[in-house]
Amino acid sequence: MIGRLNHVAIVVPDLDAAVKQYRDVLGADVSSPLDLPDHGVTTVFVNLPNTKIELLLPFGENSPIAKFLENNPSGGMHHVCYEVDDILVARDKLIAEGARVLGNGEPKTGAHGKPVLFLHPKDFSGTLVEIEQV
Ligand SMILES: CC[C@@H](C(=O)O)C(=O)SCCNC(=O)CCNC(=O)[C@H](O)C(C)(C)COP(=O)(O)OP(=O)(O)OC[C@H]1O[C@@H](n2cnc3c(N)ncnc32)[C@H](O)[C@@H]1OP(=O)(O)O
Ligand SMILES: [Co+2]
Repeated sequence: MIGRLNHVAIVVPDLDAAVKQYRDVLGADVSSPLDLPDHGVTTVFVNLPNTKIELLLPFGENSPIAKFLENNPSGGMHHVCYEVDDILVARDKLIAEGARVLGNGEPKTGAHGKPVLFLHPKDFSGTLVEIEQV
């Protein structure tokens, strides 16, 4: 059901510092920051030849990543995102298999303008999983 690894997300305490590391130290192609109020995050994408790194900073008062940053003040790996062909088919299969879909279960538009859903980390070996329809 899952296809390519779309991105690995890293929560960071200082987005400017993280951008400088990836762009100036690691020499990567880095996007401009984008505020996504619907998701409670600011994102920067690091474009690698075979996948992307999503750098995340909390945005607004009810960010879903605020507690993660409190628990991991230096930042850390937050989620992996796999591509799927049909997100509703994938969601229904995952629910039938007993996985918990986060939020209200309806896809939201993600950072790439495509539908995304999140799966509870306790159901996937302690790893928060995002699926994105491509
Ligand atoms: C930009 C849009 C989009 C894209 O297109 O790429 C994004 O990526 S947006 C990214 C941010 N959005 C989300 O993360 C949405 C889904 N996340 C959530 O709903 C919550 O973050 C959460 C996963 C339910 C966690 O909620 P939280 O309030 O932070 O913590 P809890 O106390 O409820 O956590 C329960 C349990 O799970 C552990 N946990 C929390 N986050 C993670 C994580 N990222 N990876 C692994 N484990 C995680 C947490 O430690 C708790 O464990 P216990 O203490 O053992 O109970
Ligand atoms: Co993501």
